[in-house]
Amino acid sequence: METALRRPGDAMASPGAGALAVALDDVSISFAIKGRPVFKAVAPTSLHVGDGEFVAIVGPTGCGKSTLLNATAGLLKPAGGRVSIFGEPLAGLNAKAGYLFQQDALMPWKTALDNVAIALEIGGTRRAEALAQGREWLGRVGLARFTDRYPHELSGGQRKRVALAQVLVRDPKILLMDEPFGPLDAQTRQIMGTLLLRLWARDRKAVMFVTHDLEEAIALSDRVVIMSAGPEARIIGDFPIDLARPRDTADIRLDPRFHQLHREIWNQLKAEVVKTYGEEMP
Ligand SMILES: Nc1ncnc2c1ncn2[C@@H]1O[C@H](COP(=O)(O)OP(=O)(O)OP(=O)(O)O)[C@@H](O)[C@H]1O
Repeated sequence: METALRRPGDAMASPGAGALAVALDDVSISFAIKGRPVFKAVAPTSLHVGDGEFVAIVGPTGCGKSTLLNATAGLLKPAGGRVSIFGEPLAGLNAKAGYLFQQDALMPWKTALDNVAIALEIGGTRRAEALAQGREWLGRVGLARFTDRYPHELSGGQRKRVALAQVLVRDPKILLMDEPFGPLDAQTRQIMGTLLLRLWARDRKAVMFVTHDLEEAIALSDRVVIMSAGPEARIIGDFPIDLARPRDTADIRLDPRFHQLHREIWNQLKAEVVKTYGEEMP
């Protein structure tokens, strides 16, 4: 099936249609490595994410998904093109975004509560207020009874919940998530996905969610975009996900429409994965 690439200025099909939270226009990213030719990781490519829209980015390993996210976070300066956040050109770090990586950044010497509260304290919030909000957020992620635990006393899924609370307590308008549930087992990933959707539904932040797991991408998002194999990767597919919300990320996988979407998207994604792995692919 042919997919129409959403181009700058196109109407967004999301609930939060209208305002653009993130606009990457003709963005290209290169890495200069000493003694080697410049590596052109991302060719000029465009991606728009509406305010309140949940967009998943999938693509073969090493294609440039994290690189695109890093450019949106302001951690990387593109070689060309424009990054705009809520209509303003991005200069320096993206202060409107919260970032959740595959490896959480919890401080091992601090309790779950202190790990969440510190995210506010470094922004100038007074300790009593930061602790109160930290408690509230740990409750929202189902850890009300674990506030005094240290990270090594928590399971992988529980640590991930603390990390999620640590990001959300700051109320960022944009969530940048880079394979956040990657290290978790399949069952815990689905539980985390459902939790994320429940929290997201409260105030619908714009989300860019990088994953190598197409099922996870479809279960969570409003749109799935596909990146081509690198180098000079770009976005080559853009699929609206018209599954009803609210969703349970486990149950939704049994929906016939889910399977239809999976087939359509995999058809295009597979060609890129094959390019990356060449003849190793079955
Ligand atoms: N700091 C860097 N210096 C040089 N090359 C880099 C750097 N960061 C990334 N790259 C290269 O850019 C390309 C894209 O990397 P990136 O991490 O964005 O891929 P990805 O799609 O997120 O991969 P994965 O799915 O395996 O996590 C890769 O070829 C990688 O080797």
